[in-house]
Amino acid sequence: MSHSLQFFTPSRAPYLTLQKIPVTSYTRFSVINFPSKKHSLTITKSLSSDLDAASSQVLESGNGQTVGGLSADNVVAIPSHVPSDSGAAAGIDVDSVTEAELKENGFRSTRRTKLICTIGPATCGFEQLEALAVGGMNVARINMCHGTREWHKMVIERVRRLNEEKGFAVAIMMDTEGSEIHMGDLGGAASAKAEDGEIWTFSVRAFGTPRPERTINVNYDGFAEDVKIGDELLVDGGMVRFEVIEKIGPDVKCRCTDPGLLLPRANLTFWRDGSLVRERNAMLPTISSKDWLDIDFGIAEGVDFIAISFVKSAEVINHLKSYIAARSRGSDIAVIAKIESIDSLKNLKEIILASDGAMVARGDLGAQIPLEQVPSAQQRIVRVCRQLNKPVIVASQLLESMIEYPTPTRAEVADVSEAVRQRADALMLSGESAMGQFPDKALAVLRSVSVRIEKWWREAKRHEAMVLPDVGTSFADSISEEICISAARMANNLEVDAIFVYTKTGHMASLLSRCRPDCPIFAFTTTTSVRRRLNLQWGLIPFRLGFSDDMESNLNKTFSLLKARGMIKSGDLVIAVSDMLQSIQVMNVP
Ligand SMILES: Nc1ncnc2c1ncn2[C@@H]1O[C@H](COP(=O)(O)OP(=O)(O)O)[C@@H](O)[C@H]1O
Ligand SMILES: C=C(OP(=O)(O)O)C(=O)O
Ligand SMILES: [K+]
Ligand SMILES: [Mg+2]
Repeated sequence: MSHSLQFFTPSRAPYLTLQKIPVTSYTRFSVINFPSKKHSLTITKSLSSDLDAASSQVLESGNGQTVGGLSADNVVAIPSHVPSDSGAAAGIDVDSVTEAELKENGFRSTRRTKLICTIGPATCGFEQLEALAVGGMNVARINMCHGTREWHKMVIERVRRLNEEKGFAVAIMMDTEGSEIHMGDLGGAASAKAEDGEIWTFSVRAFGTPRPERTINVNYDGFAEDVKIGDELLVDGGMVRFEVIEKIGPDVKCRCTDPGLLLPRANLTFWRDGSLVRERNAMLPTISSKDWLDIDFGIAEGVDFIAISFVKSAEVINHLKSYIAARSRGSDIAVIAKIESIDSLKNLKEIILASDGAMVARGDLGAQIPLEQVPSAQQRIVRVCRQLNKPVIVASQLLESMIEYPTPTRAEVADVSEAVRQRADALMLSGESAMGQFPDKALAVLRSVSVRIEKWWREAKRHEAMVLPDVGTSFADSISEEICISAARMANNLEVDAIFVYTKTGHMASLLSRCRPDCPIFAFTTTTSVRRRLNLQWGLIPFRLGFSDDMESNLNKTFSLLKARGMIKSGDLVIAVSDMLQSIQVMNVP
C-alpha cells in the first residue's frame, strides 16, 4: 500500500513529489525535487532484514575485543580504537551515563536540558571531573577571570583524557574575562567582609601583600577620574554597596552602606542619580588585549566554545569569528555571546544572529538593569535564541545557596524549573561547582529538577507552540527546516520513541532540537568535535558513528550497534532524517 502526493512550483521548479512506488514491504513517500536532488519521505513498516547478520558482526571495543551484550558491570562505553575522526570507524561512541540511562529508563525519561559546570578549585581534580561527568555535566566551563593559563590547560587536558578514556563527549567552554571594571584578586584571600559604615579605599594602585586592611584594587585606570563624590558603588550588582565620600589622587574613599562579602574580581558598577554610569564602559573594548591572548590560548587548545563577556554589538562577534576562522584551520570553535549589559539587550537580535549561541549572564545583567527586569529579559533572550536556532544558556545564581548548604532553597528550585519550562538549551553552575562545598549535589539538583519538569510539561502537553520563522538562507536550507519541523510534528503525533538524525555538520540536528519534540533526538555524526558541540543543545544525544550516503545501510548499522548494547530494542518506533538525503523515514526497529 502506498500513496502519492505532488507539489509543483513553476519554472524555478522544485517539483516536490510524493509518488506511488510499488514497494511491498514498506510504504514509501518520495519527495522529489527535480531536476537535481531527490528527497525521499519514506514510511517503512519493516526493513529488509540483513540486520541479524549485521548485529552479530560488530561492536569493536577500544582494545579490539568484540563486545556482545553488556553486563551490569560493563556499562562503561568503550570508544572505538579506530581514529576518532575517521568516517570509516566501525563502532559507535557514546558515554556510559547515556547508555545506562537509556537502558534503565528508556527513551522517554532521558534528560533534555543540558548542564554546564564551571570548573574551579573544588572540581579540577580528575576524579572530581569524572564525578561531574557521571553526574551529567555536558559542558565544562573555564572562566579566564580566575586562575592561570597553566591551570586552565591542566583542566582541559583532564577533560580530554576523561573523554578519551571513558567515552564521554564533555565539551569545553572558555569564558573571557572581558574589560568591564572589576576588583583585584584580594591578594589571594577567598573573600573579605565589609561592615556597615566602614571606610574602604578603592584604588588603581596595586597593593602589596599582605593587602592593607580595607583596601581594594580596581582594574581600570580611569576609575578615580570618573567617579564623583556622592556616587553609589555597587559590588556584584548590589551584593555590597558603598557611597563615594572622598577622592585623594588615585584613591577613592567609600563608606559601606550595605554590608556583605567581597569576592575576588567582583564586578563594579557605579550609579549616579539612580542611573548606571556607563560612558566609560562603552569606551572599553569588549575584547581586551588579555582576552585576545586567552582566545589564542583557547584556539591552540582546541576548546569547543568561546564565550565572550559584555558583548555590545554584532560587530565584535563577526570580528572574532573571522579571527578564529583564519587561525584555527578548519576546527570550528563556536562563539557564545554573553548577554549581560544594556547594550547587548538593545542589539539582541543582531548579536544572536551573528553568534553560535548566547548566555543569559544574569550575574552582571542584574547589575546593569533593575533586578526585577531580569526575568523578562531572560524570557526574551531564550525565545529569540530558539527562533533564530541558536542554543541558549541560563546562567548564574541558579543554586547560589548550595555554595554553602547541601540543599537548595525552594525559590532556587522554582527558578531552575522556570528555565527548564522555558526550554532553554542549558543551565549553568558557577560558584556552586567552581568553589562550593557541594558541587555534585548541586549538579544532581539540576538534573532531577530538569527531568521532573520536562516530564511534567510533556505529559500535561502544556508547551505553547512557538512560531519558528524561516532561518535558512538557501532553498536547500529551507527544505532541511521543513523536513525537521515535519519530522518533529510526526514524532509527536505518532508518539515515536526517538528521532535519529544523520548529520555531518550538526546543522540538521540543531534544527530538530529547535522544534523541541517530545522524544529524544539521537544525533549521529562522524566527528568527535561535532559530537561535543551538539552536547550543548536541548534534547540531542550525540553519538559518533561512521556512516555513508546509503541510509538503509546506515540504519541497519545503527540498529545493530545500538541493539547489541541494549540501547534500543525490536519494535521501538523511530523516525530517521538525514542531511545527505533530506529524507524522513518512519519505521519500527526490526
Ligand atoms: N579557575 C578558578 N580559580 C579559582 N577560583 C575560581 C575559578 N573559577 C571560578 N572561581 C571561583 O568561583 C566563583 C564563581 O565563578 P564565576 O561565576 O565563574 O566567576 P565570577 O564570580 O567572577 O563571575 C568565582 O568568584 C571564584 O571565586
Ligand atoms: C556568567 C556570567 O559571567 P561571569 O561569571 O564571567 O561574570 C554572569 O555575569 O552571569
Ligand atoms: K568571565
Ligand atoms: Mg558576567
